[in-house]
Amino acid sequence: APTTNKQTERKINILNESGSKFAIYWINPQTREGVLMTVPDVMHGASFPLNSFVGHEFEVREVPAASTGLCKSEDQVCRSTSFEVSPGDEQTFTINKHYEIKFVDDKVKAEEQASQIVQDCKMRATTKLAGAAGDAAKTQEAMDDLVECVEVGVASSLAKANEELAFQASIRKGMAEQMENYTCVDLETDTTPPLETKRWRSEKDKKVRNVQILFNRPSSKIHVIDNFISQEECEAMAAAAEPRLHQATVADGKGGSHFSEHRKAMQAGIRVHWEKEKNGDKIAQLSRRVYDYANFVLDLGIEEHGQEDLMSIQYFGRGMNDTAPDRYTPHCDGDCDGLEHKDGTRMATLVMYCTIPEFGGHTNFRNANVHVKPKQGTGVFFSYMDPDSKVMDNGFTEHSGCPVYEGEKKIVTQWIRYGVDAENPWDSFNTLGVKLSEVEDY
Ligand SMILES: O=C(O)CCC(=O)C(=O)O
Ligand SMILES: [Fe+2]
Repeated sequence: APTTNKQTERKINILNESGSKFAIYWINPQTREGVLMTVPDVMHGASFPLNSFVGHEFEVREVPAASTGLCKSEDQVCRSTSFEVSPGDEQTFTINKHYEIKFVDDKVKAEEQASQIVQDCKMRATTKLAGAAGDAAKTQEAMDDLVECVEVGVASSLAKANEELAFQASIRKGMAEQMENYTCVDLETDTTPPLETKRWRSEKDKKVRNVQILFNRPSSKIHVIDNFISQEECEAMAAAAEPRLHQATVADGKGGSHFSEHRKAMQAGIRVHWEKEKNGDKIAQLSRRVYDYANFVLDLGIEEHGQEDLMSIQYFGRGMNDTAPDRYTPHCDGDCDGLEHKDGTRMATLVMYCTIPEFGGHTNFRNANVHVKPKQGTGVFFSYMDPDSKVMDNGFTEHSGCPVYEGEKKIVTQWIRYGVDAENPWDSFNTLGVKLSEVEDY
């Protein structure tokens, strides 16, 4: 079973509307004893924010008034109540004067909103129905009216929520853009702590590898896999790349390509000789492991046929004062527009670190707040398509190869496509995912 090394954190808020002071205790699950969380006590009208975890229990206890030494209930017995932190977001617990708890979270809010829309529409429909007095056509009209009313209400509240989301995303992306330069030059920055660690057992080499899950959304996953590529596999890739290394280019969107400061590195594509796989060819073995891992995570039955070549990418450091260092500025490897996947286009990447530079060359996912410090042999897998809905990532997997200042950085990258096979190889699709043979003027 996967091991989770982190409890699920939740920020909660406790509101005092009880009419008197109370204290909040955390209930230790082992001893069942209360641990006081609130010094001083929480006054009537005040709220108390708490960083807690799902499943944690709390008790709220009324505090006697200093002047009388008595509690405010009718029989003057100090009242108390308890609650448990639930999985929802934005949880607020309000304690009223009967010591009842009103619980609100994002789900409850949504339900309240929905019920409000339905109630309003129902009132209108009820009036109309009364007027219809059994007339079939008028009854139908009232029904249609009800449906339309709900539709308009739901649509407008969804539109509002989407607008808020887009606004939040634009703020977050703006902040991430500013952070990129600092994150990349901060050479002390270590790999982001994992949300979860797992193990992956390869059927081919029978090895078990540790996997750190750094980001985990349906359309956007980032994994770091220990010892993914061996020294021999790195050497085989470097040897194959050596005679064909050339300055990397970027697509210009018009079918051509050119050199760019955004992608300053040397590279060479390496064809996999699958016919040599059974003879233990290092490059074929490595490539097989890439697809096996992608299938382990995404379960899409990706095949090697029709995929892009493995890519050897090499960055050379020219010192800390280099104003145009080798690097790969923030980009998405495939589409990251939150739209549906286009047939034959990329949906996952495996970057494998072979040679680690002395300074620089980290891999940074600025929009996900995820940073990877390269380690010899480590693989970074990231996917940018929801394997169920086929909806693309919306920017979380945007990433950069930070500037390399000292030493060399050599990586092997496989860009993985979905919808390609032997008959429909990657280069038979244009960048819009349209088969070139289906384009009229091709
Ligand atoms: O150099 C890196 O760390 C990132 C490389 C990269 O973005 C890619 O190969 O697509
Ligand atoms: Fe990339």
